[in-house]
Amino acid sequence: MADKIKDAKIIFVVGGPGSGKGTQCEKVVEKYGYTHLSSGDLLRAEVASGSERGNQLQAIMQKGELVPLDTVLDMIKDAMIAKADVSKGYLIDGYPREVKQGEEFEKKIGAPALLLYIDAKSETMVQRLLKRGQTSGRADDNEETIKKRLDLYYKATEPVIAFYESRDIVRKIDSELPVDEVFKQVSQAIDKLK
Ligand SMILES: Nc1ncnc2c1ncn2[C@H]1C[C@H](O)[C@@H](COP(=O)(O)OP(=O)(O)O)O1
Ligand SMILES: [Mg+2]
Repeated sequence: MADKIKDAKIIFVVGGPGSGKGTQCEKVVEKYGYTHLSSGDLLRAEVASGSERGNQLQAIMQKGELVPLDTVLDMIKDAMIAKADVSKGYLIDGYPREVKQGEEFEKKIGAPALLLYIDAKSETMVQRLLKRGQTSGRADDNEETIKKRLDLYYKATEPVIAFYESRDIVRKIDSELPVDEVFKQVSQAIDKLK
């Protein structure tokens, strides 16, 4: 099954909450025809669909527990296979959240060709999330939850970047700049892949 996606380029998009991952991924989809898979969006969509898996996820989330690693990974893999015939590549946005998730992804799916490290200051991320929260309808875009998400990002996700730096596939993107300036850097990194 995973053979189908073996030849497609896989890009991990890593950065703090509100750093601009989703914004940049949308632009990459437009310009390069990559498939954008946001693990958070996949989870929220599954819950909203009312499927059996969605109901299980909701039950876990309602208890305040973490969604099991395998569940998120299976959802990403299913979504990748569903797009295998039309996809030039995949943007994996918001995953891996921790080094272990990266290792499991590689075992079950494949190795990333590039890691885009979308870097913004924590004050910038907080400001952007509070602004997004005014319209996003996301339950986690509030001040208290934002702080927890940032703490978790620095503790669990930043080590992911160090882990892949040793392989020389990390490109650090300055996401303090306006969206189009950020996208120029992203484009340069992707163009080098060919
Ligand atoms: N370079 C930039 N300059 C200003 N605002 C930006 C920006 N990139 C993203 N934003 C805005 C759009 C959103 O309202 C908010 C969070 O962006 P996002 O793409 O949803 O982040 P993420 O997916 O990393 O959580 O910040
Ligand atoms: Mg996002």
